[in-house]
Amino acid sequence: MSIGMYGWTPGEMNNQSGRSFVVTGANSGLGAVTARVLAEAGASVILACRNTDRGEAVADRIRKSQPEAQCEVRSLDLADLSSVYAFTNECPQIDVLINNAGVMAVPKTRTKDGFEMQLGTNHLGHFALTGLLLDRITDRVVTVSSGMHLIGRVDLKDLNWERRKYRRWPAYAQSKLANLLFTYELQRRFDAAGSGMRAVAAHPGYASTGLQSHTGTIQDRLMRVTNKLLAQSAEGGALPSLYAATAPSLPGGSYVGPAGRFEQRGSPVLVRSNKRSRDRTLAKGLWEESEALTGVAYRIPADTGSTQN
Ligand SMILES: NC(=O)c1ccc[n+]([C@@H]2O[C@H](COP(=O)([O-])OP(=O)(O)OC[C@H]3O[C@@H](n4cnc5c(N)ncnc54)[C@H](O)[C@@H]3O)[C@@H](O)[C@H]2O)c1
Repeated sequence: MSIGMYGWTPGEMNNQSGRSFVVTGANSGLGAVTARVLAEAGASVILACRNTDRGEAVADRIRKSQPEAQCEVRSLDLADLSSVYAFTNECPQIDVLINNAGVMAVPKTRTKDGFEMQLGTNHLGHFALTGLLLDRITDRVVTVSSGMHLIGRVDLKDLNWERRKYRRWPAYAQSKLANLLFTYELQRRFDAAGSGMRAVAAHPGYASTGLQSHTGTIQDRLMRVTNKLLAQSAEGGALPSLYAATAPSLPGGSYVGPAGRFEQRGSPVLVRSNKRSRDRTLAKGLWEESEALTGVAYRIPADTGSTQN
């Protein structure tokens, strides 16, 4: 594994025995690496996967490298709220939820509940999942955003691209900006409720994964070439998520990304997101719309202490 070349390594992570995690989208890419590294560090990990066969293949590989690993695959389709409900109904108490799953720049399609696919999967599915699990999370919620939030605009009057002409990259950017608005608003709500919980965000920089292979358009084929030339491995890309999920004294509301700004890789450090992501009015509006669209009303538990390890 090539992780050692990136500075901070999971070897510096505290032993995660006794800690439990849910990782969404753990059947490939960054999520599969995140689940594996956490399980190797002794954590108990639920791989929340739309494709459970692929999830089982990842879990088998983890068990092969670490026979004592505690990992379990459960079905979760973020593009279907009934699946989110079914998952949360069966989910035990956990320390950390990692909202990692995502789709990027897909053609215009809708989730089972009629949401635009990228907003529906990347933001609304995770919004519902987090809200329904909140009273069973003891430490923190990590949400994976992207440098693409920089070009994102959240249109509260047309979140689901019903009035605007659909454009797949702006739709991805909107969903990734929503991930950050959600994280910062969740932290404000934790603070207001006197909760010790933390909401943090991470972005991987640029990593070669299955994310860039959706439609077979020229753009996607070009990305396959740039992946080979410029992207880091999924191991490198998972470092910010791993750090965000395990660093004991990481403050709530943090955004973690790779140190190298230009080369989009390197040791995980605190990074700044743009001004729009910190717009409190926009965040509140998105929160209210998200509650209305998903039907999930948040109740922030006041007294959950953060279980630092
Ligand atoms: N790879 C990069 O360069 C990069 C850059 C910035 C941000 N990200 C973010 O990293 C995260 C992980 O992406 P990745 O690069 O590992 O790509 P990936 O395609 O390998 O992984 C995405 C995962 O999400 C899962 N997923 C998609 N739709 C789902 C649904 N409806 N329900 C449940 N799971 C679903 C997929 O099955 C897959 O396991 C995403 O949130 C992505 O936006 C990646």
